[in-house]
Amino acid sequence: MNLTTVKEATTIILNNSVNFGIEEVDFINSVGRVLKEDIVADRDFPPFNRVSMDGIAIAEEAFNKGIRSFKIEGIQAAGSPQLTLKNTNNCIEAMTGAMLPINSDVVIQYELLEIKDGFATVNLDTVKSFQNIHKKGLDRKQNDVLIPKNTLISAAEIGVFATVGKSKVKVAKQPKVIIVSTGNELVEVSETPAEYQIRRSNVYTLVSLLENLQIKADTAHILDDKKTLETKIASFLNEYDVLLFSGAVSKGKFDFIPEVLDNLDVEKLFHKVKQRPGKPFWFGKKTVVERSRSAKTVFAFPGNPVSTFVSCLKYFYPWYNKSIGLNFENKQEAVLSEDFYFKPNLTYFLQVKLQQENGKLIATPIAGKGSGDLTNLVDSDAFLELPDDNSNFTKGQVFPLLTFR
Ligand SMILES: Nc1nc2c(c(=O)[nH]1)N[C@H]1C(S)=C(S)[C@@H](COP(=O)(O)OP(=O)(O)OC[C@H]3O[C@@H](n4cnc5c(N)ncnc54)[C@H](O)[C@@H]3O)O[C@H]1N2
Ligand code: MOO
Ligand SMILES: [Mg+2]
Repeated sequence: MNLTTVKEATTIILNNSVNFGIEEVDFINSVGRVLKEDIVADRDFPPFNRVSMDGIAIAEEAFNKGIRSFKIEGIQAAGSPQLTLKNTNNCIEAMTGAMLPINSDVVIQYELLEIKDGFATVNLDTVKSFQNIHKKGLDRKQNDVLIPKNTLISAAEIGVFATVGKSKVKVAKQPKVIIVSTGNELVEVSETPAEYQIRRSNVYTLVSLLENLQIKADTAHILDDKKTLETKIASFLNEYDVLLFSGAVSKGKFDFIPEVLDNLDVEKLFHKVKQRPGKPFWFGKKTVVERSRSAKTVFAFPGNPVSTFVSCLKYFYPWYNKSIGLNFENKQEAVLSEDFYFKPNLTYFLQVKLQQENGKLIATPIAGKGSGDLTNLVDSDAFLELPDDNSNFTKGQVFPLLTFR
């Protein structure tokens, strides 16, 4: 059987990204979201010639004439309207953050002054025009684009929103996501499993992986019953933009997900990828007739916990980034720390521990007991993506990396 390669799967997934539109949020709640408008300077930055050292403001001309003792005319504080130096042989005490007084063009800091009897005296040979003055418009000019749209918002952007008075910002709308586990063997976290049962863990792993993307997903669990699956998934397809499944996509007698999705007219875009773990991964979409609504996207990850985990990182993350307009390409790489052998003709996502050495990321394999071994993930930091066209991977070779810490 012809499996879809990892590269083909990635291309198909990226070609099926979905635009979820735009919403407005309070700027303070926008970290981690993607900006959907240009943020423009409402005034020059700085907006006035800003004194940048506490001291005195003088006219350079007076200094050049040989004056070294300046009569103090007043104090220019930050937060006060601009004063005028009336006699240009005098000075005004001026504070950091204040407007530079009219007729002055040099600021000398207090450390270089002696103040006595209303006079400030300096013992300097030279001064420079506009020294200790942060000139109006030096950083940015009014109407300059300070932050272009499609920027991922961090604390740096929050400060700029605040400074230009953007209390609300337009951001990419989040899709409505539901994460669904299936399986009669699964019980809730709070329950004590019988001998033949386990607790449902994949759902919570996925919830956390999506929280990294600021997505608050709903969750559900469905037993291995075709009718129930059909009814519930039909309603989820109505209500949600994205459905993430874990389990029931392989060859088992109770692996109903592909069949049920097919019955519900979800178009299969591929099933089974040339990779380990995660080979039985199923991906599809349902086109929606109403024009106002976008397509429904279904990621049905294989049930083994490491398969679900790595497939979400490898496929859901870039699909989501593309959907919200983030031109994010994962360029992370690491150096393999020891020889590694993997025979099957599949892309192998090797669990690794990372270390920095001489500015490089070194990846050491952390052998687990296969894709059912979720405990091994806690000893790892990332997956190293070993290509399917080779079996012998040698120490020192560099490979793409999917990190999760
Ligand atoms: N005859 C074949 N058998 C299997 C194949 C195959 O190609 N031929 N592929 C294997 C691979 S690879 C994987 S991965 C799994 C995928 O299985 P499913 O997607 O069908 O998932 P399930 O059968 O429902 O469960 C597999 C395994 O994972 C556990 N599981 C499922 N959901 C959860 C959850 N939410 N939390 C924790 N653990 C979960 C489940 O109990 C099973 O142990 O199939 C292989 N078989
Ligand atoms: O794809 Mo499965 O995830 O190898 O165990
Ligand atoms: Mg199965």
